[in-house]
Amino acid sequence: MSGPRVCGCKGIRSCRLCMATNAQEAGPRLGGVSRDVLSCIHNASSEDELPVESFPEESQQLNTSVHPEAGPRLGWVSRDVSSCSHNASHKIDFEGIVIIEDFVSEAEEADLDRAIAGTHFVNSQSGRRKQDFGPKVNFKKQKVRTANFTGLPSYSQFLYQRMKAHPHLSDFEPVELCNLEYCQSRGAHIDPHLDDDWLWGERLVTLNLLSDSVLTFTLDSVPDIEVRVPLLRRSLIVVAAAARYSWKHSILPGDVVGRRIAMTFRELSKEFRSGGSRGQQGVELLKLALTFSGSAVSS
Ligand SMILES: O=C(O)CCC(=O)C(=O)O
Ligand SMILES: [Fe+2]
Repeated sequence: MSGPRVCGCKGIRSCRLCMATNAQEAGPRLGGVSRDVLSCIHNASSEDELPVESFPEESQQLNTSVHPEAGPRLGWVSRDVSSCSHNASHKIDFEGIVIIEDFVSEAEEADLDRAIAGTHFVNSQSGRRKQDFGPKVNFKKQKVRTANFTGLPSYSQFLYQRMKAHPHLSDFEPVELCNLEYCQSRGAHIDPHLDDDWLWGERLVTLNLLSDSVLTFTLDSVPDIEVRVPLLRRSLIVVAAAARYSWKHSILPGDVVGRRIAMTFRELSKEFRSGGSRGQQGVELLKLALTFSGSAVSS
């Protein structure tokens, strides 16, 4: 691909708007995911998606739990693949997912959609559009600028308060909100990646709005395993521990059906917290963030 693009993609990234040939027409894979199914693909290339019921009892050993208040076993996660006949040599460590179903009501979802629509989106990579409420960061040069940051948006304040009431998030202090919009018509997706861990702390907290999707976790060292975590509409997902630091995550183009908005909140790393070498800057960022008087920072 050469010349200027009509979308936000750069380099090797692509979406439906900028691709000459559309290799993403494989169609949705979302159908295989339901509320009580652990979806584990043993061979990523063969679409060999097996519901948990089809594994023998002993292979359903999960080492990650969904918080009891989060409702039925849905959104976790993993099992000990060493006992699985498909691939006896793999032992995977996948932990760190918490899912809270129905974190917002349908009416609240509609209100959030309206509030978000009131702010301008900018084109981002791979067909996504985004709105950022956070400091401007140059991750390569490790520079953080607070100049244009005016805080998290007012419509997110009730979400923050609700998070604080949850045992897993009682000490969660977000300093950034990134709203990502994915539209099927744009082939929107996000390629496998690890989130930054210099500025951002352990917990990545995402509220999923408008449609169901799937977060796919992969390890570069074990290419034939995927862990597929359902992202149900109106649920909140927390990604931490090995799921955050060892596994890459992605949203496959086939897992975007219609339109989806992901509201991702991020907390500060240890370096930016009290006692860390950049603790003072962290205090300032947090103070700004929690004014809840922010408008989006254009990038
Ligand atoms: O859309 C999502 O749920 C994931 C977004 C993501 O991974 C990111 O913004 O880094
Ligand atoms: Fe991410």
